[in-house]
Amino acid sequence: MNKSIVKIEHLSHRYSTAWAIKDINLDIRHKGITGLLGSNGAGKSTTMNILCGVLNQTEGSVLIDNINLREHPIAAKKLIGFLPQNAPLYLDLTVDEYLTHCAHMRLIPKDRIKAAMTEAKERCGIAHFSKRLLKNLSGGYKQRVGIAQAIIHKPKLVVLDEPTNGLDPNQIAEVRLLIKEIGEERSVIFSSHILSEVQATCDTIKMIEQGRVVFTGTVNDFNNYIAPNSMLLYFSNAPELSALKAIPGITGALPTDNGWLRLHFDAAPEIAETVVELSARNGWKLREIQLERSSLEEIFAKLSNKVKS
Ligand SMILES: Nc1ncnc2c1ncn2[C@@H]1O[C@H](COP(=O)(O)OP(=O)(O)OP(=O)(O)O)[C@@H](O)[C@H]1O
Repeated sequence: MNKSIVKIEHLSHRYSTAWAIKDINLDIRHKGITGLLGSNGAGKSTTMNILCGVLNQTEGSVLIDNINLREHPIAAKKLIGFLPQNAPLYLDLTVDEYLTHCAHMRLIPKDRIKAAMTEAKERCGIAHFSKRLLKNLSGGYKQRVGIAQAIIHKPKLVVLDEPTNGLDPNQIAEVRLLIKEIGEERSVIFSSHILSEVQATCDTIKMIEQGRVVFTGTVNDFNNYIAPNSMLLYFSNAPELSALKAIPGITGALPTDNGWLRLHFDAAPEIAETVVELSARNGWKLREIQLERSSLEEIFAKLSNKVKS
């Protein structure tokens, strides 16, 4: 039995002659939050639109909970809630009118609609705006209504295309929290080109660049994608640089402006343990040690360049 809520195999799409995505393979679990990361134009929206049955792929297949989306679109789409990049809101409707319309579209039985709306509104913190026209809501609240329509039928999978785009920092924090709550009981996929966003919200990262998957793994795997090759040390009784350079695996030692020493190494990061041991043995009085990790931007740039090289 396939444990994935989404299984994408050899997915490719071209709008005209150029391929927007090429041979994408993804597996997404039943619970948790997956971040689809990628620069502008990388292919995130194309992938999401195909995944939600809005766009027919040129090649490849999409299974939603083992149901082939192309062969059984209605059954598969019942399992999905989708907030596209531009929320599909009717601005002249009130929140209640709009969500009632969405509930009908989602074929929720008439006697269940009120309860479904109440639950979705409470979840998204918009119950107090039930009678407000959508055009009179702030950007953050419009986005919450967009998320409410995506969860009103309690789908197993919620797909959100750049849900925090255009929001102010407070609204971003609120929407992130909401996404986290939704991800506790179902699978959420959301796209973003903002690294810190994906980092703060997701368990798993899938990164697409130029239509290809260049990374898949946990947030931790992403942060450690480039192994560190330098460390900063502060000694009270610093040794001669030559003593440090003589340690096997150390390729360089340089003082920094603020009294620290930077060691470069080509060995495993565990080389730090050797330095600590030598310091204790030789009375160098090591007070602090820090491995220097690559910034997220450096990792992003390295992964972006992977498809270009
Ligand atoms: N309707 C379309 N017709 C032709 N080309 C398109 C169309 N939609 C997207 N593309 C192209 O397909 C590629 C992938 O676009 P897509 O919108 O999927 O990327 P994205 O990662 O979502 O980008 P963004 O973050 O800017 O929304 C881009 O080169 C884009 O120009």
